[in-house]
Amino acid sequence: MTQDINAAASGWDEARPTARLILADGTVIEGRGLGAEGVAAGELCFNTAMTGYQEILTDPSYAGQIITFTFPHIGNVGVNEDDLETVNASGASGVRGAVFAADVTDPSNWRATRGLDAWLKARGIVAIAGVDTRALTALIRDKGMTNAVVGHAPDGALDDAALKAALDGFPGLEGQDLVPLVGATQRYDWDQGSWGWPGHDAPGVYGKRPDGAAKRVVAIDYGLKRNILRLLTSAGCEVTVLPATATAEDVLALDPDGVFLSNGPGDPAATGDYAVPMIKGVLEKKVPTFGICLGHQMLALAVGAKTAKMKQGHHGANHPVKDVDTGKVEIVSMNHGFAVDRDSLPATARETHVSLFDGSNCGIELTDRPAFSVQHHPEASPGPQDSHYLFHRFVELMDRGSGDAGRGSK
Ligand SMILES: NC(=O)CC[C@H](N)C(=O)O
Repeated sequence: MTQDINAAASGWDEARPTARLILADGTVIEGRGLGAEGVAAGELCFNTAMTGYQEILTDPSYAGQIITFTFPHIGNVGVNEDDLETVNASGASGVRGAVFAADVTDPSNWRATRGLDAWLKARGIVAIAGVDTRALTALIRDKGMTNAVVGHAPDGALDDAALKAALDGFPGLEGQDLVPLVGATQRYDWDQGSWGWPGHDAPGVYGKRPDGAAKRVVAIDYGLKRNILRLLTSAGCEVTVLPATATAEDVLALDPDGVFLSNGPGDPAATGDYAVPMIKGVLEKKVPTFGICLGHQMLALAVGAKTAKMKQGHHGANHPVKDVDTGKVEIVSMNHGFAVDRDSLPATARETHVSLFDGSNCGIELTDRPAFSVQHHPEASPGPQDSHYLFHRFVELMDRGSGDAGRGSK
């Protein structure tokens, strides 16, 4: 049955839909197609951020997903070369599709180099506009993230059999290791710092690593975002990125002051084959370690904890998270569909951060090793900068060197 989840003011021709979104429960939503033509199946999630659609669409953690934007006007500021989060040159983030409320109009912004429609097309992202994304989000809220398929045919010739076959063929994210789709395949070095504003009408400039002794950091790429690398650099780190398949020996051969475990897509429990032994090897040597999102989940798995699929997950840029040590609440960027089960944490790991939306675990620290990690995205991009302090906490941990187990052990 076709549901009336269509935005009235979107301007598409209801008699001639050029895109169709079908959910696993059979719900059919029609609209105007944009971006890539064809069919794409994935897990449908919603993101509540009001800005930063380009960073969201290039965040490799979204591989295998179709993103519903709850903010109604997406595309107004176009896209540019600075707001890419994907590190790999192709810009392929693995995002399958996008769902918008209002039609995407021509960009109006001094930074824009291209319109969103053409950019989505170039990246193979199939999109649909004219959807009541509030109603769709309420549906996902009630039923949980669901598998879905989106099809776009400019002539309106949408092939329901092909859509259904793609939907049936999509295995879902649970049990999926998607890191090989988006992670680096080769070692590389990174030395670009944070982007800054020189003035409202001049191009932005990237910072440099501050003068002084640099910390040598090996970053493991499960689907890294550029702003993580930039903030590590700006915090004084000399960063070498290694592929996710790097072994503990590969990492330790570079004699790092610290190891960073990145964000990334898919099910953490399915990513363990190569990741967990590497992390265990690094922890054994007491090398200071910091993890973000998938990196947080992998650190937890490496010490014997468990992760579980969430119902709607957390995808937005205004989530309140409490640092349980300081009592401070930080407003953070979130993007995850799995979470660490706090009850499964070993005695040597303590919870440091908690989501104030649903009480789920958002951070841990090991008490016998110099290692900590957070579920949220302190690099934001998009999002608030409240959690940038964590990059400095990592540097402080490296300053103390191996063997110091962090704040919780003192
Ligand atoms: N942003 C991330 O690193 C996401 C981690 C993991 N893929 C999840 O969905 O929970």
